[in-house]
Amino acid sequence: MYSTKIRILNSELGVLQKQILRSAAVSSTSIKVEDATVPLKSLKDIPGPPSLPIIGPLHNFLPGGMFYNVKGIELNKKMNEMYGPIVRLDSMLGMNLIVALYDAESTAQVFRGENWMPVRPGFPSLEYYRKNYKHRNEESSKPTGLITDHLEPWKEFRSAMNPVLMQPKTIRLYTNAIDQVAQDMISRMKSTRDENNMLRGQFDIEMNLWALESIAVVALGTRLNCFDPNLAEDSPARRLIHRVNDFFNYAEALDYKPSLWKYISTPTLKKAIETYEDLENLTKYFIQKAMEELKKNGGKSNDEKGVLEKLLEINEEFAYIMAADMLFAGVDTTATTMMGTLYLLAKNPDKQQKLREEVMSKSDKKPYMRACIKESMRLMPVISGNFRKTTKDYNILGYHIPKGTYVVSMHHNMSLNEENFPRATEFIPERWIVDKDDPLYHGNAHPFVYAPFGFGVRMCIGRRIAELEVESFLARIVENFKVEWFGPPPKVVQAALNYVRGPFNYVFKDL
Ligand code: HEM
Repeated sequence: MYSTKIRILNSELGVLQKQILRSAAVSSTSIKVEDATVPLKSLKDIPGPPSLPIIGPLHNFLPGGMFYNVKGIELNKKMNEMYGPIVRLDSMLGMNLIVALYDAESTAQVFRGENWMPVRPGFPSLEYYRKNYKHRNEESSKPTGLITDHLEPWKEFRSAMNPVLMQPKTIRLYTNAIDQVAQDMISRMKSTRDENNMLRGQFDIEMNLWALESIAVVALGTRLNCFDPNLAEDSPARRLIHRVNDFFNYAEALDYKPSLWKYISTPTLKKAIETYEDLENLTKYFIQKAMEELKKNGGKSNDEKGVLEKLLEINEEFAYIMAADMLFAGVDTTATTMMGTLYLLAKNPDKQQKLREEVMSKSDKKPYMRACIKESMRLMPVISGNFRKTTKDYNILGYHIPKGTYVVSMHHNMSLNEENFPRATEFIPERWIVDKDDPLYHGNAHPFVYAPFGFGVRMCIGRRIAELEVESFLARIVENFKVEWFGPPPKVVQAALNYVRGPFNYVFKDL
């Protein structure tokens, strides 16, 4: 029985390349503000919820406020309906002012304009730890990782990582290992079902354990044995599981809620730093163990070398950093995608059966599987909006967006808009595979309305791994169970990610 709650921060290469090429081919659409033919309106003129001194628009979200208790996708929908395609959310209690875009063409303008060296605001407390605490006596240009670096250091690091993590051949090496994790998870699910065919453990924790076990195979080159109920409390694997959990809770408390840690060293900051440090040490411990194994089994050809081996060849320090980022970004994301996909398939038994037939056919190509995952990420994406901090000025819909503004593209809202996807709120995987002349054809939508893995050169580097994990597990699930759901839909809470918080009314019946 696991008492931990793991909270961590997901087709093809052709599509990815097309996106990168498309963005590279289009020159920056930023504008010299002084060149605008009509005077631009200012940031302050952008419509948005009214603001008060110091607390900003906070009162709108408190009891009596117009957005009180309106959350997640409903909140974004309401803001879009009230204020239009561009909305300003003023700074609240020291947090940054945000410009939200609900318009695909405006998104294209900013995201293409920023695609050379995009800055994505992320997790300031982790950034503080990595840049100011851990490296306080070292040169500030030293890379700290994809999640926390920006501009040149990010570019240097990402350029070194891309050939390893985005290389289909390398990721394919994990097919069997990831499938073995999926099979072990199926055994666990079978043995922990109750008399109603529901899992005894809390479902989100179960999915996080599966995701952690899967990503550890790639990041640390080892099985953590997360599914072993006898795993000792003080074992490094158990400690890693706990730390990954704590890590996300602290990052959430420090980065997504008003907090004084930027001004004084709060008790939460101290505990977070302890966690970040411990997590880093545990990551190193596993990698060093893997290095010893690799030395023993040396002599592999380049084609046989996995992610960790290739990262270690580049630079040992890079391998530690990247492994930590994979653990950080690769657990909740895949777990949440899995929960959403299972819910949608349970609610659409005909689609589930179609997927099962494809899986049972044992065909190498699985277009329906991919379509189901894409459609699930359209309806229930892990992240509703993609962020950039602008590195230049823009003219967006007649407003001057100055350099340094936090802009978020609300792709989830755009994906649920009938103008972009017909029958937008229905789960129709077919839209991803039908011909161009079919009205449902996904390609009729503007390319910037659907971006669950982000965009361009800063797009999710774990995408291929995530797809492999989700496809493998989903195949094993539909092969073994008929998935059903009862009662109201699960609650989705928007924080750093869109967490599925239950109720977890999944039923897994034997076929
Ligand atoms: C279905 C699962 C996942 C989803 C939906 C997802 C989504 C995203 C998104 C939206 C971004 C931001 C991209 C942007 O700013 O344009 C991102 C970045 C990132 N993701 Fe994922 N992700 C997933 C799984 C993973 C996995 C398994 C890993 C582990 C390798 C991972 C590692 C990362 C990293 C390191 C970044 C930062 C990349 C950079 O800034 O260069 N993600 N992800």
